[in-house]
Formats: sequence, structure tokens, C-alpha cells
Amino acid sequence: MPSPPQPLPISEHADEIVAAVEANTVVVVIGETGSGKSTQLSQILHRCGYSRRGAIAVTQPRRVAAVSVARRVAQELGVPLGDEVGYAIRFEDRTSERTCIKYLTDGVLLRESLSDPELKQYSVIILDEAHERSLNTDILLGLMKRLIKDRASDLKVLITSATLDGLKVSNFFSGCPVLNIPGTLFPVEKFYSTERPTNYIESSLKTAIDIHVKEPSGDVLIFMTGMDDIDKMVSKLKEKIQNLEEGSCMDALVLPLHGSLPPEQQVRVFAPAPPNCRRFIVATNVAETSLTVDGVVFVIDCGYVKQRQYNPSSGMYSLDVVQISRVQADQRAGRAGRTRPGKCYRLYPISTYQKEFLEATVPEIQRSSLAGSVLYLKSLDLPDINILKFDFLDPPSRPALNGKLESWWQVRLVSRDHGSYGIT
Ligand SMILES: Nc1ncnc2c1ncn2[C@@H]1O[C@H](COP(=O)(O)OP(=O)(O)OP(=O)(O)O)[C@@H](O)[C@H]1O
Repeated sequence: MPSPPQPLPISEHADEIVAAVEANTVVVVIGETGSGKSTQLSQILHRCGYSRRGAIAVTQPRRVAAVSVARRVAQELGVPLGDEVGYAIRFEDRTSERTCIKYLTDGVLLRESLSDPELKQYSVIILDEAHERSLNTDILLGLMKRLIKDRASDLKVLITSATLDGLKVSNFFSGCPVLNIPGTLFPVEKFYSTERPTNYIESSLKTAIDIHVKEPSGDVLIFMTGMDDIDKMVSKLKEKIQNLEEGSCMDALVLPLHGSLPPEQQVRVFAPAPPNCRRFIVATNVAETSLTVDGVVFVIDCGYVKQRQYNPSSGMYSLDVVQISRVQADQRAGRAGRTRPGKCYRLYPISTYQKEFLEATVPEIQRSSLAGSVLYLKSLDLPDINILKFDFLDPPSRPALNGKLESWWQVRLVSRDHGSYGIT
């Protein structure tokens, strides 16, 4: 039965965590990448008996993370996946009546709250990776705030993140405690470029080949921005490797990883590498959080991400390649150093990391149109929720909202009754 290679940083804080959860309805847990938040928190609370009166739910922003972390926890507990430990993602529910630790995407938890607004099947809800600040996570934060009023006596909520602004979330939940879990398991050495490359695909390619030729064994995780980049990178990398002198390097296997791949292809990256073979995993930001790919020693970070954003002047959304935030850069580096020491090659100067990158990713709600967010909330059809007064961690500005209401009323998106607006 695999277990963590040595006590993870979070294990040393288990008593402190349990005491905080015992005494409070909501607890924020901030821990560095690889400290054990995703795989251990649920197990710590399970061991203390929290799963006796309801399951422990752990949300993940992405499907591949929900599946892989559930698989890992099932392995650590020595149980078949889908039994005591399971997962639920869109189109796939691998849980049973016996499931007491359930990993699920935040979208699935939102859907569950439609049929069961009090989410009664759960005794504990852990919102993991909250620093990603997706619209779904922000809506769940608001829903949790409401839920704890109704279920204060029998629900525990934990909000975990690598770098979330703990104080802000604590204030949102009336000053709940914030636990900081310092420490990582293995060091990750970081290397910076002297300048930004004009072509990050070519630069990543060169770095990958350099690693293959010069470095000892260890898999390489390469962050690209989207499917197009990944396809280009995969074919160029295969070609370059084929052209290397026969017998000069170990064998290589190049694997893509992105959200549109069918699940059976996504899980290929978790299978062990064949002997004397280096794997290159070329991924989008789906590999950025929660994933542990055993064997990854090297990370190549191009410093960009593809992000959907709203342009108020054109009234349109666009999918743009933008600089990542420092949080994202640290998450990417944190994919190495999980099962052994690692190296991260950042294809940007340290000054770019320190001065140009934003500290944290701009929350999705602030990159979305107001109408888009309200429509999304409306489409969820959450019972008894006044969408216009929904409690967001970063609420849309009131004047902006008021300015929109009149125009929304004209197209019947909202109703108006004696000057006050509601959702139709
Ligand atoms: N599939 C796996 N194979 C091998 N080791 C694993 C696996 N999953 C987790 N681990 C070990 O457990 C550690 C903690 O992983 P976990 O995902 O719980 O950390 P985390 O704090 O949630 O990290 P992050 O915020 O970066 O996702 C890893 O660093 C690694 O040592």
C-alpha cells in the first residue's frame, strides 16, 4: 500500500487542525505546494470520525485533479477506488453508498446543491485550491456562508489554498481561524532566463532537449498555453528526439495533457514510465494544481497561460495568452519536488517574476462581464437565492450593477417592482 514517502508537513499539524475544526465551523488552511492539503486533510478528519455522520467532500477546480487525488487517497488507505473513497466529475460518478471521502469538481458540488440545497449528505466540505478563484469557487464560498447559518451544528467547512489571502477569506467568514502550514517535502532549484524569449515554444523545446541530453533520469513537465501549442510542441519534440544520435540518450516518451483529452488518455501520464525512458509531459494549466505525477523532476514554465477575459469596450470575450501570476508560477514549480528534489526552468527573468507578474490570478468574476456572471448564477437556478444580493468574496461594484439593472430590465433579464429589481 503506497503511503507518503515521509511525514508530509501537514501531518505534523494534524492535532492543531483537528482542534481548530472541533472549535469552529469554518477554518482556512494555507499550505505550500506539496504540503499535503489535497490528499491528507480529508484523511485526518476521516480518522477523527467526521465521516461517521456524513461524507467528507473535497472540491477540485479540474476533473483530472479530482480523479487523480481520489485514486491516490484510495491507494493510501488501501481501498478500491469507488468504495470508501470515490470521485464525481461531469459524466462520471465513481462513488457508492459506502463512500465517505468524495473528491468532486466544484461544478459538480454546485449541481448537487440544486437538488439538495443543504448538502445534507456531507459532514465536512473542503474547498481545495481556492486560490484559483474560479467563478464556481467564488459562488461556492458564498453558498457556504449561507449554509453554515442553517447547518452550524453539523457542518464543517475548510477552505484550503497554497497562497490565498487568508485574512480576506477569514474576514468573509466572520474572522474564522487561519492555519498556516509551512514547509515542502523536497527542494526545487529555480533557473531563470536572462530575457524573455521571442518564441516560447522554441525556447521550451531547446530547454527540453538540453535536459534530455545533459541531465540524469527524471520526467519533464512542460507548461504550454493551449492545445495548439501542445500539438506543435509534441510533434517538434518527437522529431528532435528522433534526430538525436542513436544511443546518445535514454528513450523518450512524449505525452500531451489537456482538459479536452478523453479521460483514458489523461490518466496515461500517471502510469509509470518504461525502464530507461524519460517522459515529457506537455500540459496546459490543468497540471498546475493538485497533481502529483510521480517521476517529474524537471518543470519548464513558459510563463504564459490562455485566459478568457471580457473586454468592456467591445462587449466581447476573447481567449488571450497572458502572463501568469506569481501564484501560478509557484504552483508550476511545485509540480517538481514532490517525490524527489527537482528543478524548474523559468523562461523569463527573475525581474519579470518579481515585478511584472501579478501576485495572484485575477478572480474569474473580475474577468467576466457582470451580465455573464449574473446569467451564469441564474442558469444554476439555485433555490432561494437573491442573485442580485449574492454574497461574493469580491462583489461586483454596486454602481456598476445598478447601471446595468435598467438595461437588463429592458430585455427582461430582471424584473422590476416598485423600483426594486429581482431575477425573472
Ligand atoms: N500520486 C502520487 N504519487 C506519489 N506521491 C504522491 C502522489 N500524490 C501525492 N503524493 C505525495 O503527497 C504529497 C502531498 O500531495 P498533496 O496533493 O496532498 O499536496 P498539496 O498540499 O495539496 O499540494 P498542491 O497545493 O501543490 O496541490 C506530494 O508532494 C507527494 O509527496
